[in-house]
Amino acid sequence: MQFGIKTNSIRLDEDERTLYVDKACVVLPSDLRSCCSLKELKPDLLLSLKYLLRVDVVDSQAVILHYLSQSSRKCTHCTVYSLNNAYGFEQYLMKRAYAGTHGLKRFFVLINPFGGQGKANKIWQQMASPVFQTAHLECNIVFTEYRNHARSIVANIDLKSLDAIICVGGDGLFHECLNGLGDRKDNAVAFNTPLCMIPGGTGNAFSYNATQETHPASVALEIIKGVKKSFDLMSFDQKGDISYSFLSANYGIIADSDVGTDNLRFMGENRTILGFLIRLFQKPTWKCKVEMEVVSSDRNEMRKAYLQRLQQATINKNGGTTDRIVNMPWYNEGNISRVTIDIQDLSVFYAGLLPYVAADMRVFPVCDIDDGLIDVAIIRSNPFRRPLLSMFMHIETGEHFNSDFLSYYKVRSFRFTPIDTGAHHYFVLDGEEYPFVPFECRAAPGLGTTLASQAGFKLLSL
Ligand SMILES: Nc1ncnc2c1ncn2[C@@H]1O[C@H](COP(=O)(O)OP(=O)(O)OP(=O)(O)O)[C@@H](O)[C@H]1O
Repeated sequence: MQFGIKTNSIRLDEDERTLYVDKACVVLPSDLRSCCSLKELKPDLLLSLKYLLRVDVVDSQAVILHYLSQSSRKCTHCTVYSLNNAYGFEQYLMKRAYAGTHGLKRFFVLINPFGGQGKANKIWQQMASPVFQTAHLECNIVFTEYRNHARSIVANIDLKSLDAIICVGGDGLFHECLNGLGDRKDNAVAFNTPLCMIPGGTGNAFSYNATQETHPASVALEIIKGVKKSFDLMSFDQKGDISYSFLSANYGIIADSDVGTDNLRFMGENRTILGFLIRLFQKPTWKCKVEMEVVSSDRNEMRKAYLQRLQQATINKNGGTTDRIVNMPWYNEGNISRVTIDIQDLSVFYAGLLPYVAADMRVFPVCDIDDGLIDVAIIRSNPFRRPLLSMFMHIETGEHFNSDFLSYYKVRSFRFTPIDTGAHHYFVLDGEEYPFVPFECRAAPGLGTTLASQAGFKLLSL
C-alpha cells in the first residue's frame, strides 16, 4: 500500500503491520535524533502500527503520528510530509492501528496512593496516563482513601457510566475491585465489565500474566490495543462469607514469608526472601487436611495435554484460545475422584489460577487461564530444606514442576482445613491475609473479564 507522492517513499508492509517512511518525508522527534550517530542523523521511519496511538492531519499532504516509543517507552510524535492524501492516510492508518481491538473509550481508574511503597500515582501520571491521553481516551480517576474503599466504590458504581475499570496498584487492589464486582446484586452481569491492572504495587501478578509486560507504559498499550478476554476465578467460601480469587490461595512457608513479614515492608520485595530464609533456618511445622475433587494428578498427562494445547492454541475472535476445557482429553465428570489427604508435614500448599504468581515465579507452569480448573501444588517438609531450595532455584522457569518433591493436582474444588500447631501461621488469598479457619474453593470458569492483547495470557512453552 503506497501513500507518498513519490513511489515507495511512504508505504505499509505486506501484512499491513509496519509503516515505512523514507527519511526525506519525515521529521523524527528530537529524542530519537539525538541518540543517532551523525551518519544516521536523519534515518527512515519504521513504525510498527501496534505502537501507533493517534494521527493528526496537518494539511492535505502532512500528518503528525503519535506513538509509544518502543525504546524509551514514552509517548512521542513525528511529522510525515509529501503524502498524496493526508486525510485518507489518517483514516487508513487508524483503522489498521486499532484493527481487532475492543474499541472501548471510557476508563474508570482507581489508584492506591500507597501501592508500590507510594509510587502508584507517579507510575500512573508519568508512564501510563500519557498513553491513554495520547490515544484520546477518557479516564475518570479516583484515589482510594482506605483499605476496602475500592471494593465499596466498585460495588456501588453505575457500571453503565464506564467501559472498563483500571486498578493502578498491586494484586491487593485488584482483589478488592474483583470482590467489589462480586459484592453487587447484579454480579453475574457485573463480572462482564473488564477489570485491568497497571502495575503499581509490589506484587503485580495479574498484569504480568495478562500482558507479559512489566513496564506500566507497555501494559497501558496492551490494554488499549487489547481484546476482551475471560479468565477463571475461584469462589472462596469461609463460614458462608463468599469472596472471589483470581490468583492463588496459599498456606505454609510462602504464605508466612509474605504476610508474616509485614513489619519489614520498608525492604520492598526483598522482605519475602528474608522471611523465607529465616523460616528455612527455623524449620517451623505446618499441618492441614485437604479434600479435593481431582481431575488429574498425573503430571505426565498434564504436561502432554498442556503441550497439545500449546501446539493447537489459535486465537478465536473473542481473543481466547479455541481449546477450552471441553476439549481437554482428561476432563470429564467420570474422571473426577474425591481425594482426602491429612498432611502432618507440610511446607507449601499453593492453589492457583494463573501461571505466574510474580514475574519471576512461574509456580503453575501447566496452568491455563481458562481451563476451568484450579492447580494445586503441595510440598511436604520431610526432608525440609532440600525440596524448598530446589523449588526456589527452578521456580522462575517452572522447572520445579518436574521435581520428585512436588505433588501437583488439577482440581475442580477443594476444602482446606488448617490444623493448629500452636505457632502463628497465616492463610493468604491473592496476597491478602484471610482468617485462619477452614474454607472451600470452587473453580468459577471464565467468570472474570479483562482487556489483554491477543498475545497476553499466552500458553508458554515447558
Ligand atoms: N488508601 C489506602 N489506604 C490503605 N490501604 C489501602 C488503600 N488503598 C488500597 N489499600 C489496600 O492496600 C493493600 C495493598 O495494596 P496494593 O496491592 O495496591 O499495593 P502493594 O504495594 O502491592 O501492596 P503489598 O505490599 O501488600 O503487595 C490492599 O489490601 C489494598 O486494599
